[in-house]
Amino acid sequence: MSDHVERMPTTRVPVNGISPLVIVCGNPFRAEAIAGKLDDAEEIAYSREYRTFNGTYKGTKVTVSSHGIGTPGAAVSFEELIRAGANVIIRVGTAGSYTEDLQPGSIIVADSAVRTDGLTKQMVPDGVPAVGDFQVVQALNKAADDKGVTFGTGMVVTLDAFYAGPVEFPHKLYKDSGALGAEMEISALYTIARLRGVQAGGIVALDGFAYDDMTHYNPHKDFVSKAIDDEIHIALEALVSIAE
Ligand SMILES: O=P(O)(O)O[C@H]1O[C@H](CO)[C@@H](O)[C@H]1O
Ligand SMILES: O=c1cc[nH]c(=O)[nH]1
Repeated sequence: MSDHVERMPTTRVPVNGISPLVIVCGNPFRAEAIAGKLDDAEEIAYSREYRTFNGTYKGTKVTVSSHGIGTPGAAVSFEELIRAGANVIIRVGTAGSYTEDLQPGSIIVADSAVRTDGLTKQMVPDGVPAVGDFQVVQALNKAADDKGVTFGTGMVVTLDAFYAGPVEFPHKLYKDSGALGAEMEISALYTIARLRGVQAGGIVALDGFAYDDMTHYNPHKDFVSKAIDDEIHIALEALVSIAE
């Protein structure tokens, strides 16, 4: 977009042109779908995998932005959104379940993430936990309760690799250590939010079991779409409750 607005270098998000309350998601098409639930939605930037909209939900100004797949690219999104004015960021994503108690189609509110990713290793020492903001996690729990969905609250694992090579994924290790599911960005969001002094939370819709053979991965089933729709609603309600 070639206007005279000051913009962040990679995401092209306008500096001071976003809401302090932000929803992020991997897929640019999901960002568009979330924007479709807002009043007066307007696309304000689209650069690489980063597509950003402003709009209002129940009278509260909200920004929605996509961050792509994986922590390095997502970290650029989180850093630039924070520099542009974000104070609260909620990731609305998908994940694979680790437990029969949370079947595909249900939801996890992530209070924390295991940092198996490479990005945060280059930012903070090993042993520093990736923890969500308590107020944001509580707001997500309350909104999920109010919505009446099946959900669990707990730890997710953030991985870099999606399709496995000859090295076995550490799914059993992390499942046995108490993780509820696996995804690819929350550790970066929580680490960066703590470093930069903003609040973050994450909610993920389960599209299968993380330890299944990914050659059968299909996130396009109706029950996944329904869970994504539910978590979008939950995240928007949580943001509004935090704004009150
Ligand atoms: O649905 P999103 O938000 O992209 O989240 C999950 O889906 C992608 C993998 O297919 C990874 O980004 C993972 O974290
Ligand atoms: O990273 C992801 C995202 C969705 N489903 C998975 O199994 N893994």
